Amino acid sequence: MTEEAMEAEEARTSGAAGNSGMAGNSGAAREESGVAEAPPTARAAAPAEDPAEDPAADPISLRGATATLGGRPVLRGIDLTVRRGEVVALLGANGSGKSTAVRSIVGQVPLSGGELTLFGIPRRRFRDWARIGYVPQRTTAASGVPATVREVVSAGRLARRRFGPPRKADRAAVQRALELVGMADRARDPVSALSGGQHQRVLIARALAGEPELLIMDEPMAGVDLASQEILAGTLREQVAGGSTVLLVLHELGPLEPLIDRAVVLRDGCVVHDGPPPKAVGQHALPGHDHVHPHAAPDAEPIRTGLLT
Ligand SMILES: Nc1ncnc2c1ncn2[C@@H]1O[C@H](COP(=O)(O)OP(=O)(O)OP(=O)(O)O)[C@@H](O)[C@H]1O
Repeated sequence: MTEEAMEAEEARTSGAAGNSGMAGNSGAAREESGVAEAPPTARAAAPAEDPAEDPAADPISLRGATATLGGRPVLRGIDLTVRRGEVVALLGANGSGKSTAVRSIVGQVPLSGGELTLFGIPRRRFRDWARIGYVPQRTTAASGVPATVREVVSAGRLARRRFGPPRKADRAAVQRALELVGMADRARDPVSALSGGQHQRVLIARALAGEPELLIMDEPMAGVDLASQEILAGTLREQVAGGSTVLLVLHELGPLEPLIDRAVVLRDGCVVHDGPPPKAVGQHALPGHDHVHPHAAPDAEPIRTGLLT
């Protein structure tokens, strides 16, 4: 087992990675539950600055990353760099390893080999999860625990808070996040009363409430109607204008296309393209691969994504 793998295993069993206070989702332990579990305050409030940090270091640098799930190699030597202020799309067919790659970045999947640094700090030493907002692949904000939209979004602020009740700045950040995704008028509603697309907007607001420097979103547009997609694209535009760095897992660029600086395409756990976003990606792309969205209705038309084969 590599040092990275041991670190992840230790984190998994001790709850460190899962409860490290990651803005938005706060890691593995809370991915499914959404809001129910708060990170231990001591960890969330731990001093995070690394004196050795290079301010120009890339937010994400993955080198030769390998990962195995269920006995099968899923990442087979991936290099992925996301520079400050960049918006990078991670593309690829179903099962190519996109989610696994981002889950390894946020500490939910152990790497079996390779190197990962976050803001120039080796993953095993990185503690400052408040700098990273993560929106997992489509999940629900409801967790069986009654919670309002505002409460869910407030959970994304926990990593930024010190001991004690929310301060004015915390409340303002939550309100701003709600407004950014167009959910301020639903703040008092129970999340159980939301549609799928609205859930997604709430989860994105939860990540934004932490005011992360790096935003990682796994298929943020999945199952979101066109009107909501436009709202989310506008939200992202604002984040990018404010200097945020963004890594997006996408099936097609869609309304986000104008924002994307670079695309990395995975195939079978390997990088097959790293450069300008492929123009052909989309519903009318080159003939080739039929990409069926995992959450699509059984009779849904496959999306043809020529460069994603
Ligand atoms: N927990 C797991 N155990 C075993 N295999 C897994 C697990 N999670 C994912 N896999 C496998 O790893 C491979 C990559 O999955 P991953 O979810 O990373 O792909 P993806 O590119 O995000 O796909 P999609 O576009 O369908 O979301 C798939 O073959 C998948 O079946």
